Amino acid sequence: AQPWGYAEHNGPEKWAQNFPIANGPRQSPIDIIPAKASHDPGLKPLKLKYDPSTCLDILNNGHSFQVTFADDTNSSTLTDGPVSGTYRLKQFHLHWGATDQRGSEHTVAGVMYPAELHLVHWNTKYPNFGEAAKQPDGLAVVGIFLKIGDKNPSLQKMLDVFDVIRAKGKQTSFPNFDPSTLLPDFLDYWTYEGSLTTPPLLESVTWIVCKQPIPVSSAQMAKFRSLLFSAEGEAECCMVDNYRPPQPLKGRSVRASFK
Ligand SMILES: NS(=O)(=O)c1ccc(C(=O)NCc2c(F)c(F)c(F)c(F)c2F)cc1
Ligand SMILES: [Zn+2]
Repeated sequence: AQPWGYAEHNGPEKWAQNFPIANGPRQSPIDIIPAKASHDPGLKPLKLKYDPSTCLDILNNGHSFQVTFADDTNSSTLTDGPVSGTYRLKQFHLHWGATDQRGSEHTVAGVMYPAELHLVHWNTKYPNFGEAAKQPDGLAVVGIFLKIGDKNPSLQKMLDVFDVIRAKGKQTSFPNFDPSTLLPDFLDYWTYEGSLTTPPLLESVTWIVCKQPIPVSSAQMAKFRSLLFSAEGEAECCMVDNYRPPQPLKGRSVRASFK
């Protein structure tokens, strides 16, 4: 089967051919309509505890760049918020557009941001990420919108190694990066039950989408677009528009942690 991607021939409109769950009841992303989200006073503040020493490497996996963490201990975790138990940070990655007018996966009352960061965590009640990914409460992903503004020194640390991971399959060590430097000042969030936004589109994700975006400069966005979907030796194909559009809500409720 042809591998999935974001092009006309293998993009989001074609994924259902190999992954029928693409038309399932709890697919992601969605359009978040703030007026329709219900404030849940029972929701706790998000508790994110990240240890930079667990940061391992940065990889171009042909769909995005991904920063991967050692997840053999509870050094970098998500607790509280909408979840019970302890979820371990596995990786974070980004989705972005070909222009500053698009690129995020979730939208807010139809508004697209130029990019969206995903911090991926798995429930430690399961033995590992792969097993957790098959469970309805297995994963928790924190989504953070990027908005054009000041240059972001934390994002710059990744951009500074992009020339080494320009092609699909390239990776390099990326020690001591602190992902808490990527978090907005306030962790107000919307939450709903959803899925992975790329194949295999497993319906195992508790989504936690932060209301407050973080800044990125237009020049930095341009540099994200210099990565390639293609491997060395293949026809060069710029990594842009690596986002899935919003999917039907199908009766799900979206809760807000704030009034
Ligand atoms: N955009 S997002 O919703 O935040 C998202 C997060 C993680 C993954 C992922 O890990 N894929 C590979 C992958 C799987 F999809 C598995 F189901 C699995 F078991 C793996 F081990 C694995 F690496 C895909 C999408
Ligand atoms: Zn993602």
